[in-house]
Amino acid sequence: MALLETINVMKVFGGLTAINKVNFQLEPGRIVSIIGPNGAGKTTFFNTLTGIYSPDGGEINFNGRSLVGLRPDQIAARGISRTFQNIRLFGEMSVVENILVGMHVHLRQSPLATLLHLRKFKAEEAEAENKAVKLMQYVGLRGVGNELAKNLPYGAQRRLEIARALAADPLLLLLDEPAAGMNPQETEDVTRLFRSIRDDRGITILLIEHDMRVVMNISEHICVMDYGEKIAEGTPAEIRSNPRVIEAYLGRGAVAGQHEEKLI
Ligand SMILES: Nc1ncnc2c1ncn2[C@@H]1O[C@H](COP(=O)(O)OP(=O)(O)OP(=O)(O)O)[C@@H](O)[C@H]1O
Repeated sequence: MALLETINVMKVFGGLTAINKVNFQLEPGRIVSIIGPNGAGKTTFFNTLTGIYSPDGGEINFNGRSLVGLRPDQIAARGISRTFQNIRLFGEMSVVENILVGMHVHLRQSPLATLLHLRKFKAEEAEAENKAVKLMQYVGLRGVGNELAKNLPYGAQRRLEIARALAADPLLLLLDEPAAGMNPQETEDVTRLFRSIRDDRGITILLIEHDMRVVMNISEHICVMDYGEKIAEGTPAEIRSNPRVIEAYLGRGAVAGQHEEKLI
C-alpha cells in the first residue's frame, strides 16, 4: 500500500489552478523528487499535503487515513514533517531548543508551553535534551547546542531544520528545495545525509529540488509538474529522456541533446 496517495487533488487561487487533478502515489521507504519549472505548483502541492491549504477537490490519504480537513499540527502528528524553501527556525532560540520544539508536535501545546512544561519535569527534560543533542550530531552539527539558531552559518541552519523535522519521528519527510543556496560540497554532504536518513531510519523522503545533480543522484523516482499538472513520472533515466519534460523545461521545439545542461 502506498504511504501517501493523492487522488485528483486540486488547489485553486482565484482564477489560477495551481494544482490540477494530481494523482500521485508514494511507496514507503523511497526517495522521490518532485521537479518542474518555476510556478509549476510544487510548493502548493506540499502546502496542500501538510494542511497549510485545504484542497479544493480530491483526496489525500496518508498511512491509510484521509488528511483532508486536518490542521498542520494534526498532520504533523500523523507522521509528516517538513522543511521550508526559506529557512524557518526560531532564530532567538538555541539549536537544542529548536530541535525540542520539533520533538513535541505530538503534544497539543505551543512550543513555548512545551518548553515551560519541560522545565517542570527535569528528568523528561534531560531525556529530551539528550535526544536533541544526538539528532544535532546525526545531522552533522557538533558543539553548537547552545548557540542561537540565527548565529549558525546558512548550511548549518539547513541541517538544523532537518534535525527539527526528524525530532518528530516522522514516517515521511518533505524537503522543499533543501539544497538551495548550498555550495557543491554542502550539497554533496546533505545529499548523503538524506540517503542515510532513509537507510538508517526507514523514513520515506519526498523532495522538491531545482538542482538536477541532487535530483538525478538521489531519486529513485521522479514526478514532474508543469502548470499545476503532473506531466510525467518515472526513473531518472526515463525522466531525462522524456520529450514532454524536455519541452516543459525548454519550451516547444526543444530537441534531445539541448536539454542536457538543465536535466543533466
Ligand atoms: N497563496 C497564493 N495565492 C495566490 N497564488 C498562489 C499562492 N501560492 C502560489 N500561488 C501561485 O500558484 C502557482 C504555483 O506556485 P508554487 O509556488 O506552488 O510553484 P512552484 O512550482 O513551487 O514554484 P518555484 O519552483 O518557483 O518555487 C504560481 O502561479 C503561484 O504564483
